[in-house]
Amino acid sequence: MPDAAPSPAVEVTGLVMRYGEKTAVDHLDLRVERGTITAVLGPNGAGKTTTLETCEGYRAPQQGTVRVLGLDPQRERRALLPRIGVMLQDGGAWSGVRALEMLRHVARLHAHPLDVDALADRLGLGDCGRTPYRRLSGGQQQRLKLALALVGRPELVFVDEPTAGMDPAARRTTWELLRQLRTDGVTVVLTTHHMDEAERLADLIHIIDRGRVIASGTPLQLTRGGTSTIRLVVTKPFPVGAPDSLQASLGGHLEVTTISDVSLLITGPADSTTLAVVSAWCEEQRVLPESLNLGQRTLEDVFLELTGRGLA
Ligand SMILES: Nc1ncnc2c1ncn2[C@@H]1O[C@H](COP(=O)(O)OP(=O)(O)OP(=O)(O)O)[C@@H](O)[C@H]1O
Repeated sequence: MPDAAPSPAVEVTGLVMRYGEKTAVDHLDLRVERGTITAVLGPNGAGKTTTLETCEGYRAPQQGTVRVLGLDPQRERRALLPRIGVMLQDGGAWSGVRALEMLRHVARLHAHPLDVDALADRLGLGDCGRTPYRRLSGGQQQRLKLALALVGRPELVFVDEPTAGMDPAARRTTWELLRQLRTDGVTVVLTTHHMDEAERLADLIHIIDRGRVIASGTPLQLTRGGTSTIRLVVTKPFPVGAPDSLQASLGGHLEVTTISDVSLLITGPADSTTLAVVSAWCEEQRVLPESLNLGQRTLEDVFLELTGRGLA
């Protein structure tokens, strides 16, 4: 008989988490397949950190179930911990310890750690190995936190905004490292506010807003394979009824979304004729375009359409 399919790396079902009156996570379902890079995106306060902290075993689910590598992160924490790596956003408790000492210490806690020097070199930490954590630059601290999450050879790693504060070269190295992990069969769960990072790295993206997953798919599925968009930004607020009037001028095959009182997004099969229609409409409405751009629909556009808010 064939082996039963392995459980997903992460399976969250009907998770509810509240802080007092505030519902941070609202019946959230989320599944991460093994061996993938999965990005969890959402505006500030969407519930990403709360969800991931529950998967990491730092918080008990108030309602619903969470399974990580088939285990309950609360009841089976001891079995799970050596198999996962967690890159947290803050690492203040370590402030006086030198970078390499810290890495060696964490390596010793694991049965089969990676080679510390090779990992430090790979992440460009060789030169600052003797520097105390608090004296490292923001980007160096990020690299060290990533190294700490990886040194125990986890099967699954949670990385929270891994490239925040990194310079472009360090970002690229980090992306390569995360791709290499996937090649080695490691599952990566990533949160990021950088859309290009999610688009380049992730096999699957889950967009969370107000404690729920509101869209899931590959980057291509979410951007509908490069549908066009036009972004219109004007110098003063649109007159009342402007989106409806523009929609009428454009016809039903294009969709007008209000981003702010000076900014609209037009999605669909847009081309240079569409630009001419928008431009003529601006003249008719006596609004002056500050910018009018035709481009491919990006994840950020998807985000704005879905949440009406930016990502940062
Ligand atoms: N310890 C806490 N006490 C009270 N409210 C909290 C606490 N932690 C989070 N919240 C609230 O729960 C909601 C979800 O927060 P969470 O940190 O999970 O969001 P997030 O998506 O990770 O946001 P960000 O992108 O800003 O990190 C927010 O409204 C936040 O203010």
